[in-house]
Amino acid sequence: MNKISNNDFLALTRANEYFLTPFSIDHPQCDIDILATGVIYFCPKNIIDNQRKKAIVISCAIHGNETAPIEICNDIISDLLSNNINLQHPTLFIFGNPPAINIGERFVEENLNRLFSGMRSSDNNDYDPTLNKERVRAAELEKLVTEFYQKHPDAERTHYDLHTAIRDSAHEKFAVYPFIHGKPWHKEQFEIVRSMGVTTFLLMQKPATTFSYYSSNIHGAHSFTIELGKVRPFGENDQTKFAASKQTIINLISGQEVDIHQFDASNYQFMSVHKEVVKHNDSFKLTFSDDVANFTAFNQGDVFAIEDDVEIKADTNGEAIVFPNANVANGQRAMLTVIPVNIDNNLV
Ligand SMILES: O=C(O)CCC(=O)N[C@@H](CCC(=O)O)C(=O)O
Ligand SMILES: [Zn+2]
Repeated sequence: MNKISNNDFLALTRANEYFLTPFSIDHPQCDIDILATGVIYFCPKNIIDNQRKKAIVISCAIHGNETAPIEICNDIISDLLSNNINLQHPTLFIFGNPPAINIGERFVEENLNRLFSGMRSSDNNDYDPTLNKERVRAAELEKLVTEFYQKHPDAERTHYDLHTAIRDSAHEKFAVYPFIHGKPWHKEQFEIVRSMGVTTFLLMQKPATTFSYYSSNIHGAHSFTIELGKVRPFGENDQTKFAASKQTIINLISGQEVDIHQFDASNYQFMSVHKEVVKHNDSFKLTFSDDVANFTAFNQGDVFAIEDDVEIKADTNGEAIVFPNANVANGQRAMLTVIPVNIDNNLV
């Protein structure tokens, strides 16, 4: 019989940063399989027949230095292993980038959250999936997520990819709703994410190479990138700020539903992505300092960034910045700008 020492899956993951031989754990209520390093699958032995079936993916540490979500997931995994949570839905927990956790950095060689589907699609012939370990890991995670959803073909698919942001934010918590190709946005999902303490949503307008777009687009999952606060080292996260998010995840996996009738658009800030600013070369620079927070609004004509002496300006009053970062690799997104949007006519 295999066990995880102290029910500490994070410690096991960190001690085996690139590889762990799969194994199973005996448990009175659940089937538990460690599928790869950082990836653990729980399935209730008895799924109640009349219960709505969901297959839930909870991922974190796609960026290694975003520690608060890692602590949340490790606590929940520990409670599941010690049979303190009454699991009702098959759930896959993922620590995305263990080597990056170990060095306390966003990534080792390449940003893992730019390596999903699009980067590997047939129209990207230059993509070498073996170039570095992050590319190999992206492919491994895609395979494990695919197998997980296939194991539960009649379940509703969901994926909550938990992050923390580099900058302060005018909205401390916020979520990215990946591009859903004109399909309606889901009130119930908004309510689930709101119960995590998130009321601000960025509605993406085009495909991306992120994990959440991958599970949304390839697997039809209700999928979100969720920013729960600011990046801090292990031990420096104020747990009270994450209590609602953690409790929501516990409620989700233990079958407690949100009340969709509570949905009221006035509880939310919906933002549409207006610009995706891509850095093309090393001349790219932002015009504002590192302490300017996400969602700071600019006025029409204000300059956000300069590249090759070309100014990138706000088109409209109130255009706000999200994820500005001049240190990204050339060819990658260096900033989004967002504007408020009304989505009443495309909701279910
Ligand atoms: O604070 C930042 O600049 C980045 C925080 C972060 O990692 N955000 C995700 C968002 C992914 C998405 O667009 O769905 C990322 O940049 O990968
Ligand atoms: Zn992140």
